[in-house]
Order: sequence, then C-alpha cells, then structure tokens
Amino acid sequence: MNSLFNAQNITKQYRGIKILDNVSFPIDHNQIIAIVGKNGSGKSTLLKMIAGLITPDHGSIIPSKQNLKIGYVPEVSPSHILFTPQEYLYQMGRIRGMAKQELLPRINYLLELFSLVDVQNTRIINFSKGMKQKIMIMQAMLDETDLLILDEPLSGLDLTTQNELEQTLHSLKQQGMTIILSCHETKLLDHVVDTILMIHNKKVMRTDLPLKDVTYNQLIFDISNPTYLEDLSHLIEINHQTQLATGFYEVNIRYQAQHTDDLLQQLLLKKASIKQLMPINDKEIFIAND
Ligand SMILES: Nc1ncnc2c1ncn2[C@@H]1O[C@H](COP(=O)(O)OP(=O)(O)OP(=O)(O)O)[C@@H](O)[C@H]1O
Repeated sequence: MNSLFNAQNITKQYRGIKILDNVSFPIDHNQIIAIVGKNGSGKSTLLKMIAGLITPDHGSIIPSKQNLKIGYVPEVSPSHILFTPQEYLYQMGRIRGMAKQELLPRINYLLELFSLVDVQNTRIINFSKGMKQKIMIMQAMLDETDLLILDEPLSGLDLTTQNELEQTLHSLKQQGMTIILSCHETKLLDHVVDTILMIHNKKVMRTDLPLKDVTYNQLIFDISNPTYLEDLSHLIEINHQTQLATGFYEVNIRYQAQHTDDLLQQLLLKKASIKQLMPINDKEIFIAND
C-alpha cells in the first residue's frame, strides 16, 4: 500500500518528560486511521506533529510528495459563531488567501457533501454540536485536502450524530481522502477505521483492522543488551524488563501473533535466548480509556 507519509524515530518531550519515545510508523494513503490511548498518552501531541503545528525533538515526518495539503480540526473549536456557514467559510477562505471564484464553488460543494444546504443561511450559533463539528471539518477542507486530521471529532456528540459523522468520514474516504483521528469512542473503530495506532508506554503500536482477527502473543526471552530491541520497536511492546544476576536482561514483550516467525528470527540473530511464548487475548487494550 502507498504511504502518504512516514513518521521516523519520533521523540517528543515536554519539560523533560518524554511523551513519545523513538516511534516510527507509516500512514497509508486513503485510509481512516484512529489514534487511541489513555488520557494524556500523547494523541493530540502526535496529531499536532503530523499537522506540522509542533515539531518533534528528534526524528521526522516525511511526506511522500511535496506540498501535501493537510486540514486540521482541533479538539476545541469555536462554537459561538454569529455567521452563517456561507459567510463563515467565505471569510475563512479569504483569510487563507483563496480567490473568490475558487472559494464559492468549493463552499457549495462542501455544503452538499455535508448535507448542510438547507441550513446554509442559518447562523452557526444556532446549530447543534454535530452540525458545528461539520462546519469545522468543512473549514479544514476549504483547500483540496490530501489529509484530514481530527482531534476527538466525536467527543460530546450523541449517538445519532456520531453515526452521521461516521458516514461523512466514510464518504470522504471514498473520495480519496486520508483521515487521521483521535478517539475514545470505540464504536467508531468497528465501523469506519482501517488502522489503529495505539499509544502505550510512549510507543506507538499499529494494528490493521478488523480488530477481531488480531491476536497477540507474549514472549519472554533473555538478551545481553535491551538496546538491540530498538529496531523492533514498531513490532513489539515491552511489558517489562529486569536485569538478571548474569548481567543479561529478561524481557517480556507483547506483539501481534502474525509477526511471530519474523520476530523470532530477528531475536535469534540478536542472540536472544527464548524462554516462553504464549498466546494472549487482550483486545480490550485497544479500547482502554478512562
Ligand atoms: N504544550 C505543552 N506543554 C507541556 N506539557 C504538555 C503540552 N501539551 C501537552 N502536554 C502534556 O503532554 C501529555 C500528552 O498530552 P496530549 O494532549 O497529547 O495527550 P492526549 O492523549 O491527547 O490526552 P487526552 O486524551 O486527555 O486529550 C500530557 O501529560 C500533557 O499534559
């Protein structure tokens, strides 16, 4: 599959506290990708880095083509907007330097796409939360967008509105868009998301859906130096590691079972001594939130 961009060896810290530690992952073209993780795990931080709003301390996010157009919708959006959708989107487009003749057809296209034609002359302040969310997404899409980034788009929406927004995201994908969103609403994962990036212990683990087909293994092994595992960080999640009296380290990892052959081969090349391999079933880790 084509990558839209690759995140390579990203590390980010705030005030000396690491949020993300040497994470690498690709973002595939024309996919819906969900970033999940506990509160404070770094979802918004990662989204902002992908959007180019903040920079990693180390590593880089490398786009597959120049001038990738990115639309970003933050978690908290202004809601007391006295303009109508037409007026608001027009002003936003003009601020971005768009010409009137390209802006007006684009606004009409977006109003159709988001089923807001009937309310195009109603003031946004009178809209429901879901309709306001749509306006924020439309604003991010005023330019032709390759990648849409949505921070918690379903937060605070009722079930019906969530379903509606889900359908909208699905139709955006059908039109060739790549979408990355952070979410707590696990229901969404089943319906529209192709890939999950889970932030856990400062690392990012990638899982392609359907989730029900993913199984995990736990592996315990000894290795002389845990830094040998750095190039496997995209495959494994370290549960814990302990230094033994021998000076070796006992490491306990979790990984997707489909990678077993590859992983064992790589560990043996690193002269690891395998102690225990067992299947685990902890799908719920992907829906673990407060
Ligand atoms: N500008 C900043 N300065 C200092 N610390 C920050 C800054 N931005 C985020 N943090 C801290 O970094 C950590 C990750 O924050 P982030 O907002 O990325 O997490 P999150 O997973 O999106 O959380 P939530 O699910 O609660 O929205 C948190 O501990 C947060 O307090």
